[in-house]
Amino acid sequence: MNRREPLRVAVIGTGRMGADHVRRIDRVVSGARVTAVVDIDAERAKAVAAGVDGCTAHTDPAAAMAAADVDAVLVASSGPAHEAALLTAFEHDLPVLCEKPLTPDAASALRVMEAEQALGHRRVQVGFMRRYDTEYVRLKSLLETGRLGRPLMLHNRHRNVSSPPFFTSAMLISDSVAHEVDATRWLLGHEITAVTVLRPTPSAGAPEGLTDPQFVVLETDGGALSDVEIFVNCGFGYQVQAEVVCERGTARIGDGHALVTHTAGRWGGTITQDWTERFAQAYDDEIQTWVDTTRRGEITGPSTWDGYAAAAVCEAGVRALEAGGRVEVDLVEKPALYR
Ligand SMILES: NC(=O)C1=CN([C@@H]2O[C@H](COP(=O)(O)OP(=O)(O)OC[C@H]3O[C@@H](n4cnc5c(N)ncnc54)[C@H](O)[C@@H]3O)[C@@H](O)[C@H]2O)C=CC1
Ligand SMILES: O=C1[C@@H](O)[C@H](O)[C@@H](O)[C@H](O)[C@H]1O
Repeated sequence: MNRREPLRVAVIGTGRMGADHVRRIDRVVSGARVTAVVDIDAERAKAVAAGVDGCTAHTDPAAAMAAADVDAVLVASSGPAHEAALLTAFEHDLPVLCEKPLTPDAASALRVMEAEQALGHRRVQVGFMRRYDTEYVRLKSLLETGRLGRPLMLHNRHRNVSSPPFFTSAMLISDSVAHEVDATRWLLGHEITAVTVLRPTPSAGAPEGLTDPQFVVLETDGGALSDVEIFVNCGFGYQVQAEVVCERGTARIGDGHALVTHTAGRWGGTITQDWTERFAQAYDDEIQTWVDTTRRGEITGPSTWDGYAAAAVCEAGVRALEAGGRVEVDLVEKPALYR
């Protein structure tokens, strides 16, 4: 594809992320417009479509993707619905931006990866938006200069104000730590080989029965360790921090010190409250990049392989959480399409 006209996008799933991406494509990003939205909740789809000129509402993803006025698909339905949407997009050879997770488990991610290989070319960019966050990008660029030497350890903190009612102890890993799994692989350029999950006494602020917080240790094939404090009911803010410790220095992001105020006897700032606020710039750049590359006929960014690797690591993490101990990650050989 080499489109001079705006890219015509179908957005599948009009919940929190889908509706925000529709707004972004409609009002923030250039070179694209939303021509169709899909949700199994017909009223939700209609409400979102009503706010966008020339946008139709559907309840069936396949019907929307078959429409003549769709060039590309943004999948923002719930994780278990991603596989079907991706396979349908492949049937029409449509490029896809798929929110994380690619799929919720390694077996389904592998099926998607095999289907994409059968097409013979990449079609998917996975929504690991931290790769577009200015601070993460600067950290990665610094590591690539080699000035700090070899990375030895990566310390991550990932805190949410509160978890939704449907959140399970496994989801702290599969839904939340999935981001640190990708960030670790991307920043260090290593694959993750084993996962251990430690469980402090749950916070009194966590819902009954939820193992929150958790402390996850990821081992890599480059000999580094990456640890993640995941705490999804911290109560005070949305914080994502990362500090890399190298042989000749350290570097840290996510302190949120952009604006510091000094008032009578105090100094301080504000803490972001959720991901749409903390990562607004990253989502904007992620979607703009996807639109620009797709219009040029290119696919860049986190690949189906990255989505599969994250799913396999998270699956090992959930086993480590549930059974205890250290669980090794079993990855298939990386296919040529993703090398
Ligand atoms: N990159 C990031 O930071 C974030 C990514 N996400 C991801 O975005 C996706 C959506 O999450 P949310 O918007 O928070 O969830 P949500 O629950 O608010 O929205 C999901 C929507 O998908 C619809 N849906 C479910 N099955 C469908 C199907 N088969 N076809 C069409 N629509 C269907 C639901 O009716 C709902 O409206 C998930 O994959 C989630 O992991 C969510 C939050 C942040
Ligand atoms: O992807 C996300 C959510 O699904 C997840 O539940 C949150 O913990 C993450 O911070 C957010 O970025």
